[in-house]
Amino acid sequence: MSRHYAPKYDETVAWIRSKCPPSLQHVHIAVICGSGLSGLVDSVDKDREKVVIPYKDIPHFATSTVQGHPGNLVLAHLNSIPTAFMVGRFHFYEGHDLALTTYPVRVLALLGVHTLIVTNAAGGLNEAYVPGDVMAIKDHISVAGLGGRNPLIGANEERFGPRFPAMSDAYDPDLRRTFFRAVKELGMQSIAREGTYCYVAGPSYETRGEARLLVQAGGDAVGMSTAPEVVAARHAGIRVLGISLITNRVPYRPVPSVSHEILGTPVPPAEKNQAPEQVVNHEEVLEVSAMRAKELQGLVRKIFELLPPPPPTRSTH
Ligand SMILES: O=P(O)(O)O[C@@H]1C[C@H](O)[C@@H](CO)O1
Ligand code: HPA
Repeated sequence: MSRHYAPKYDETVAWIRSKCPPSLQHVHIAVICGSGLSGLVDSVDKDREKVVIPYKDIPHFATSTVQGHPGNLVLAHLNSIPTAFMVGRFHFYEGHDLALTTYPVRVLALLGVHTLIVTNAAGGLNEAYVPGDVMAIKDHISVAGLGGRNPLIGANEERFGPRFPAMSDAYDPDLRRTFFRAVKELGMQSIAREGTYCYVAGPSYETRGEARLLVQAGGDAVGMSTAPEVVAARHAGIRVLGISLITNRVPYRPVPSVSHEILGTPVPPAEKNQAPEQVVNHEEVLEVSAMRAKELQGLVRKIFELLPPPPPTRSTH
C-alpha cells in the first residue's frame, strides 16, 4: 500500500456498502449517465433490489449542480449483473478539482467495478455527424489534460495503479465490438459512429476558431466530461466503453466578417455562400438527449446481454 494511501476512499466504500443488501455489496459494471441521459437507469432489472443514494448523503462525494444531472448513485442489477449507475456526474467547470470530479470512479473500482460504460452529450465536429447520432469513442484528445489538468496530478495512489499509466489503448476494442454488435442487432446502423472525443474544460462552448483547431487535430466530437473519468478508470485497471450522443453541430466555419458591408470591399472568398451555423445551448443538448433516451436504454441493455467475459481480477479489489 502506498504511503500516500488516503483512507477516505474506504470510508466512502464502507458507507455505501452499509446501505446495500448482500447482492449489491460488490458491483461489476458501472454506467455514468451523461447530460439528459439519466433515463439509462430505467433499464435495470425491475424484479431485483435497487438502492438509490443521493450524492449529497455520500461521505466525501461532491454534489451535482448541472441541469440534466440528478445526482444519485443507484445500485441495481442489469441483466442480473450487479451494476452501479452514476445518475449525474461532476464536471471540472462546476468548480470541483479533477480529483474530486473523478473520486467516484475510484470508489467504483473499490466496489468491484471492472467495466465502465461512460456516456455523454457532445457536439459534433465531424461534417458527417448529425444531432441524434451515437458515437462509440475510440480515442480522446484531452485539451485540458494537455494544458495541465489531469486527474492523476499529485502523489500517485499506488493501490489504484502506476505513476505513468498508458492511455494509447484507453477505449477497449472488444467493448467497442460489443457496441457495434448491439447496434447491428437493434438495427441502429444509420445513427452509429466511431470517433475521437475532445475534452474541453467548459463551461463556455467553443469559439469557432477553437472548434476548427479540434477538427484539424482529428476530433469528431467535443464535450466537457468523460476524459478525466476515463483516465482515472484506466489508471485503476478498469476497461472502458465510451458513448457520446451527438446533441448538436458545433459551429466551426470562420466567423462572418462585416468590414466589407461598411467599407465596400470584396466579401472574403472563404465566406461566400456560407450556410449559417446554429449557436448551441444546453436546452438543445437536453432536448436531443430526451429524444434518444429510449433507444439508448435499449442499446445499453443489449450491450449488457452481449458483454465479453470480465478481465482477470485485480489485486487492489
Ligand atoms: O455530462 P455531459 O458531458 O454529458 O454534459 C455535456 C457537457 C456539459 O456538461 C453540457 C453542455 O451542454 O452537456
Ligand atoms: N461543446 C462542448 N460540450 C458539449 C457540446 C458542445 O457543442 N454539446 C454538448 N456538450
